[in-house]
Amino acid sequence: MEEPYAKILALETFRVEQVYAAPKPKWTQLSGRKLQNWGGLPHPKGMVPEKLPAWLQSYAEKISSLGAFGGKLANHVLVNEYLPGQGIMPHEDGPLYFPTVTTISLGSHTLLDFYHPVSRGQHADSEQVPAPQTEEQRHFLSLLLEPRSLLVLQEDMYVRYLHGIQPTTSDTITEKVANVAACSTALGDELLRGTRVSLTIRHVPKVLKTAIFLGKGK
Ligand SMILES: O=C(O)CCC(=O)C(=O)O
Ligand SMILES: [Fe+2]
Repeated sequence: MEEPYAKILALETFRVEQVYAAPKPKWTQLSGRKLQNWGGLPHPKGMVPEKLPAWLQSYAEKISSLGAFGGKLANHVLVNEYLPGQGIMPHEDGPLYFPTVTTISLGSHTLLDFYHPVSRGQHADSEQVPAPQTEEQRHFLSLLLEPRSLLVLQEDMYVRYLHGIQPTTSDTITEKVANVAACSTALGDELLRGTRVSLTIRHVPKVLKTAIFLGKGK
């Protein structure tokens, strides 16, 4: 298998308490989990940008300075809170954020699972039309995201595969976990999930000028 383009870096000091302590949190609810949207609402026609709060701006700048966004500055952050047993369905991040997604994990670890898309690829060497694939059959790789890690996801891992998080309360480290050697865990370990807060930090290239919509005064 080709090596997926996923880099994981460590952040020494960032703790989940800093997210909860941030002023003016605007939590909303989606499929059970809580989330905060910062930077504006991404839209195919363009995002009306909103200034990031200073504590998020500093991380956006740090990650951007690693070159994660090809010299551009991250302008959008999604904060997700997952209680044990909560996850996110397999999905693609789509064109609005292409070509890079970066994620800081705080609090609990999680397993980020990668899936072949339903319709193509996974049975290229079979003469038969494959039977409908179960989610488990399409799941080919996971990454263990440890607290205070930064995941940088690009290329095939962004455009070809789906990613998701199982709604479970514990994770078993199997041979599908591709980065186990770089983690403080071993094959066969079972890790109990706690509450995880993730910050998905991205660059939305299509941005509109606020003045068009807001007009003057008031
Ligand atoms: O919480 C995570 O690590 C994944 C979040 C995610 O996939 C998304 O917001 O698109
Ligand atoms: Fe995603």
